[in-house]
Amino acid sequence: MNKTAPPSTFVDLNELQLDTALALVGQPHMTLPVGGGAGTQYLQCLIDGLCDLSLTDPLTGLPNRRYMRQALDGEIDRVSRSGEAALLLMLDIDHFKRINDSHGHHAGDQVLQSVARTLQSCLRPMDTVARYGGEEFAIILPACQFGFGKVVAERVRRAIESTPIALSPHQSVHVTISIGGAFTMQWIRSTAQLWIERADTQLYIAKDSGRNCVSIEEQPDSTVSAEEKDELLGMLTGCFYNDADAKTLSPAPEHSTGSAAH
Ligand SMILES: Nc1nc2c(ncn2[C@@H]2O[C@H](COP(=O)(O)OP(=O)(O)OP(=O)(O)O)[C@@H](O)[C@H]2O)c(=O)[nH]1
Repeated sequence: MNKTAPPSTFVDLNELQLDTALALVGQPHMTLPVGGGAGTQYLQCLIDGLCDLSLTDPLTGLPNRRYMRQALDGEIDRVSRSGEAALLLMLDIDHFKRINDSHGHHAGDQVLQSVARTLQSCLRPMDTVARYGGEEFAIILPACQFGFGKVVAERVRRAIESTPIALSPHQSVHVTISIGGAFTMQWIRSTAQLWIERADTQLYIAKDSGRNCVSIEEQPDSTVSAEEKDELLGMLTGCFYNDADAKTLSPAPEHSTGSAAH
């Protein structure tokens, strides 16, 4: 389908391509293939299809970087409300350029597709695997305990290392990945950008350490103990109840939970 001749007939939405969808939407007086409610439904499906396309990496079928940014924002929101830890892993295939150089670009694509499948197969349904760009992937693991981060990342690393990738009936290759990880800052509103940068820093450390290994950031010192939470909540409650006209705040107690209240 070329861009200058927009399609005028019904397009199978399972076959929808970005160019086709844009051409359809771009028609000034677009006549829908079916009338009435069915027409509206078709238009809605078209819009949904476009949204899917804009959030999906065409090579691997994984969510793309744009989707991941949205998912990260959502996760930061959830963690800042619940205080539950979440882990972001950034993964990069080691020496991927050599695959392209020695086996060709098509083989490189096959490797990316295989890595995507392996990543999906070794994670929970609630986790998000995305292709972040080139040969870099990202995994968001909600509700992941601090002590468990390294275990999960190692499991992922081993899964990739041990999975042969068939390039043809007679030839297969193995690849390895380096992984960097960072947990969300609990009880602190952060940004997706900062979270990615922290995980990326760990990825560089893993690459520098010889590749095919994992580096997870030390647990950030932002956790709030049960006692601190009680004090914090008590302090806030005291403020509102002690201050009848709600114009001045009570002084903070000497054992202030400054770090927790950021
Ligand atoms: N086949 C294929 N190659 C890609 C794609 N996207 C990026 N690349 C290639 O990925 C390679 C990345 O190479 P580098 O950034 O040097 O990284 P590397 O060789 O993996 O080395 P390290 O990351 O340092 O271990 C480049 O050759 C890109 O052309 C793609 O969609 N398909």
